[in-house]
Amino acid sequence: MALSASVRLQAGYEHALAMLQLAKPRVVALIVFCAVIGMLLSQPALPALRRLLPATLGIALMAGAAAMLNCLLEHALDARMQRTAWRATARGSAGRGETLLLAVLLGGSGMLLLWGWVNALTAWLTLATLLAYALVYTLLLKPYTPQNIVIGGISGAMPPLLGWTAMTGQVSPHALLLLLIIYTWTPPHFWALALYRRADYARAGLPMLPLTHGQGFTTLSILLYTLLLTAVTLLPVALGVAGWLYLLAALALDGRFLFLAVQLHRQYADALARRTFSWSIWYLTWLFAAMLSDHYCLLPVS
Ligand code: HEM
Ligand SMILES: CC(C)=CCC/C(C)=C/CC/C(C)=C/COP(=O)(O)OP(=O)(O)O
Repeated sequence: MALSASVRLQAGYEHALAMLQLAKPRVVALIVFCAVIGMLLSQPALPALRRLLPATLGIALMAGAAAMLNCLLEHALDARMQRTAWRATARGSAGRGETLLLAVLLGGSGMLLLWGWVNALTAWLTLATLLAYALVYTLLLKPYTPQNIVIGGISGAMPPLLGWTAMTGQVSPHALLLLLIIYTWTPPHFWALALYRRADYARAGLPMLPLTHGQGFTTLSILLYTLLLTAVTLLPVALGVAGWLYLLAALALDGRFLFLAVQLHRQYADALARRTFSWSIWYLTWLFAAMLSDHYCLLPVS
């Protein structure tokens, strides 16, 4: 009797963990990190916790709900790809009703938090971001065009702007600059993965750039977007909103990204594409961390 109770408890715990994985916690962690940096950059001093906490939790809950809806809507495609076949929605261990209910609960509580404790503008913009990713990107872009992430990337790029509006109640050019950085970062981030996972995407019948336009065109596109990203990441210095600390970090991070992109284009190997994808994640983390450090000890580049 006691044994069966503990087995049931263990199974319940494993199921809860599998449901949590549907919220793509690692991706959401970086999304929330960028949103929090947007919040901190919008103020000269540390914002009050009573504003920072509901904003952070609200954005995290809605991003998790968006990811969960994506897993629900793509369960059949995910089942065909090695990388995603383990997801509870793909395996069938998560019921559709259960997943939808959880996504609505998470998204609904996030919306309530933002609406009640932050501001209406942030609540609406976060809802629009959720719908843009979960519906427009997942259903209308991803299955039909290799430019899916170039258009859909806008939703992934929104978090720092959401953080900014959460603290200020308005959109500012500085916040749009942060959005532009993630927006130009997204194609190299995703296409590097799409290259070494192209067999997966072929099995799922998704029109990703390496399949529709080939490896050479994709690596060239990665290189061009990385060059564009380098230019965009130098804009905060040119516009006087970031100083020496950020400039040095951006040059070092961009340098490594460009080095990998050039190597990838000249001598393609799956291992190099994997390294480029992995670097893209470290790149964004360090770039935003550098922006924040620079904000608190601004040494202007005059
Ligand atoms: C539409 C835009 C985006 C697309 C299509 C995309 C695509 C992907 C894919 C397919 C993976 C899965 C890799 C795997 O399973 O091994 C991934 C991983 C990841 N992405 Fe993105 N991504 C996008 C935007 C973003 C944004 C905006 C962020 C954060 C600001 C982000 C952060 C991450 C992180 C941290 C991982 C690693 C997750 C892990 O290790 O489990 N991505 N991305
Ligand atoms: C604040 C807020 C509401 C944000 C929502 C935006 C959001 C969750 C963006 C995530 C980007 C992402 C994981 C794309 C991969 O999707 P994919 O479907 O191509 O990846 P997959 O094949 O792993 O499912």
